[in-house]
Amino acid sequence: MGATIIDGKAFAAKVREKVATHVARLVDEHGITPGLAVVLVGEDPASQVYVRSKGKATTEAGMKSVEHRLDPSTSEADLLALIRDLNADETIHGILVQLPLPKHLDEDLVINSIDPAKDVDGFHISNVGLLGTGQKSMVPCTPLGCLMMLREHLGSLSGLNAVVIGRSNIVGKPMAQLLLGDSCTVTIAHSRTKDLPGVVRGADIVVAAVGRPEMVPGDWIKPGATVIDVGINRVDGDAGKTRLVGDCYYASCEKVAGAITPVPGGVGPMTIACLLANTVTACCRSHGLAEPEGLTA
Ligand SMILES: NC(=O)C1=CN([C@@H]2O[C@H](COP(=O)(O)OP(=O)(O)OC[C@H]3O[C@@H](n4cnc5c(N)ncnc54)[C@H](OP(=O)(O)O)[C@@H]3O)[C@@H](O)[C@H]2O)C=CC1
Ligand SMILES: Nc1nc(=O)c2c([nH]1)NC[C@@H]1CN(c3ccc(C(=O)N[C@@H](CCC(=O)O)C(=O)O)cc3)C=[N+]21
Repeated sequence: MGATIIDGKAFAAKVREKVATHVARLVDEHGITPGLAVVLVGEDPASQVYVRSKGKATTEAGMKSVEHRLDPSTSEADLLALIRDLNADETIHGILVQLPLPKHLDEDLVINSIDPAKDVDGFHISNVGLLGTGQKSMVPCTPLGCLMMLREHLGSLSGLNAVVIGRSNIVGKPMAQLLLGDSCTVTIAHSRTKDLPGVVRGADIVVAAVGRPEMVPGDWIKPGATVIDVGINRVDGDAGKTRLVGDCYYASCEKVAGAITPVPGGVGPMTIACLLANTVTACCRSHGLAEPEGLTA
């Protein structure tokens, strides 16, 4: 018997519907339209596609979408000046600076110059600290989407063994914090982990965020475990085309796992839905209004 497929695309559509309903209420009852600004420096084609789909999802939810595409040679001072303007702009409630930035720009400095209340990625040191101490914060979109799918599928996560493979600031570490917040026993694995297969075999929940195509095979997975595959890797496919694969080897993991997210159609669409959710949440908080339910951690 194969695993239950956790349909991230369908779940994301539900989240986006909830967001749209809340946006309509903000517009009708308060005359407020939540606004999201996305800043893209450089012209990485994959990033451009991603920025476009975010813009489309934002407008479809009834929100204002603003895109700033800057030349790859943009100076740090110019980028910081733009962020200062967006911080001061009352029509903008969320700011996302697409990562990675070109090498000449200091990523930490740029991210930490965003008003933490508008930091819908949850990457600002204030939000990282708030999350780490269990206080209300903006929660990074990808881990938030993973948490929502896990809760939906498993109900309570309390007491489960969770292994997060990857320790990046944008996925691995915040994911581990969220799982800890839901009372999992959390292990964070990375490139120096000894006996990764053995570590993963003990997990009721596996979150793979590595960036190595199909690295996790089915024989690492404990029978019945829930597998969340964050990886988005473009590899060569048939007839000179490329295709997307995750960090898990889907064909073999699917045979052993209790449930698994596909790539594409799993974590990716939830990331975008959570970005919209965070923008509405930020908007409500900034106006002292009630937040939408079920859209935060
Ligand atoms: N679906 C979505 O919405 C999103 C998907 N992604 C995707 O998720 C993946 C991870 O992204 P991100 O966190 O930014 O990646 P990073 O490259 O920042 O981090 C990768 C992590 O994987 C670890 N790692 C590398 N090789 C191994 C190995 N052989 N065994 C165990 N651990 C290893 C690294 O360990 P070490 O620290 O020791 O180097 C590092 O901690 C990528 O495929 C990315 O495209 C990312 C963001 C959003
Ligand atoms: N500041 C910042 N915040 C981010 O959240 C951020 C970022 N920078 N830089 C890049 C990564 C990557 N990321 C993705 C989100 C959705 C899909 C997504 O929707 N993927 C579709 C497939 C899309 C396709 O076909 O190419 C899917 O998985 O089904 C992919 C990747 C967010 N990131």
